[in-house]
Amino acid sequence: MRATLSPSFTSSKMKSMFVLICNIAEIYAQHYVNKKDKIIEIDFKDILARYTNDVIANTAFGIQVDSLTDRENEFYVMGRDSTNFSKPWRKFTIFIFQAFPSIAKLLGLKILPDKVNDFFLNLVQDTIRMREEQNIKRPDMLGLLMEARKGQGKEFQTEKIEEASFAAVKEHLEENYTKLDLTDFDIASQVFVFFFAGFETVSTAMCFMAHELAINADVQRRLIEEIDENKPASGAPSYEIIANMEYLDMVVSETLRKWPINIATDRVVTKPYTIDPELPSEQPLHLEPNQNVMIPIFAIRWDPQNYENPEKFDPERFSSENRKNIDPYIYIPFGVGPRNCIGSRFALLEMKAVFFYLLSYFEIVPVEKTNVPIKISKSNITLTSENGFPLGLKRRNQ
Ligand code: HEM
Repeated sequence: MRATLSPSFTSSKMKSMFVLICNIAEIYAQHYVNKKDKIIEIDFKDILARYTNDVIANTAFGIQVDSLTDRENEFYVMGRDSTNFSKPWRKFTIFIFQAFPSIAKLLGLKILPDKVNDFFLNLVQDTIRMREEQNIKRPDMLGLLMEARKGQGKEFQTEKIEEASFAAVKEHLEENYTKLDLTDFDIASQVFVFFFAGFETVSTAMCFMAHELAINADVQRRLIEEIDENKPASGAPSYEIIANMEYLDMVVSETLRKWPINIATDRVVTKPYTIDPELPSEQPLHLEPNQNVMIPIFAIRWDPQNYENPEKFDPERFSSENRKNIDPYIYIPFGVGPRNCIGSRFALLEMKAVFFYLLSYFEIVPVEKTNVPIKISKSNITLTSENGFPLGLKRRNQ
């Protein structure tokens, strides 16, 4: 399945999806351009969650929603519910799935309520039926999976990926593409994986970036300069323009370094292995098959042995001179190896597009309610702030 989904994120697919993403980013920026307030105070978590929602609806499910104006549209409400990880029962079931997967299966535990499952399944089934009847082909993830079950879509497999961001992980595309025996339910589940894996992660990462820009005025100023230098005289920026903006890439890379939304990842041991001690005080660590090994991404990033002054937001760590000194196993914003994040390129473009548009018109500024330093939520299983991300948008040149 993974080999079949990976072509969603090759350069040509990304370029088609980038056009869809830019349209949405522009709508969001324009929405605030029309407001009269000198400083527009907003919870960035709210607007960036809506933006991420609309991007996924469009590029994964192939439907258009405008969650800024139609604030309680069903797609947004269902999506918000499915990715709310602060509910105690949900946290508990996720823990059981992770720690004791066979018990979770035996008990028939479900992470999501039936009404959410049914909503997304019906939506996908209806869209598939409509596309089949009207012979519609669209460059989104649903379209790709529909092609995969007909044994089409393999041509994307051989396409080379142009790496447009330092943080993007390597993808292995050349093997194992197969015609998949997919039911509508399988397709709905896969499209939903994109929602589940890509909603909270991207929207929260963008919130942290907005917060860092607000409190690091010099970084924001330099980024705005780069945006102004690259802004086309008319129309949307091209994929290539965004991909070649070095400082934007440095700021995004540092955001993902300082604020790893997935604070840890894990692997199951498949064969016995011993980690030898490095210090005289340490013992060898024997790993046995089926044991679960946690990789503490957050702790690795905030360890001063790995990053000098780790609490400092410093995009210079990722300048072209400095990035070659970064050990990829200490950075791992999207994990590592054959089970790394499938959506890294997509996430990076989504982040870059919205900041390109917002900072074309506004500066992001701290407001009275902005927490400095951020208070990290203790009740969420992913990294986020306790009190949202209250910040201001101030029209530039005022
Ligand atoms: C800033 C945003 C994101 C971050 C920080 C992030 C981070 C991660 C990390 C750390 C992993 C675990 C990798 C490993 O253990 O090696 C992962 C897995 C995954 N991510 Fe992301 N992710 C992001 C956005 C997305 C998006 C937008 C999508 C889909 C469109 C996505 C889909 C997935 C999937 C499907 C997996 C599981 C891969 C597998 O098990 O084969 N992620 N992500």
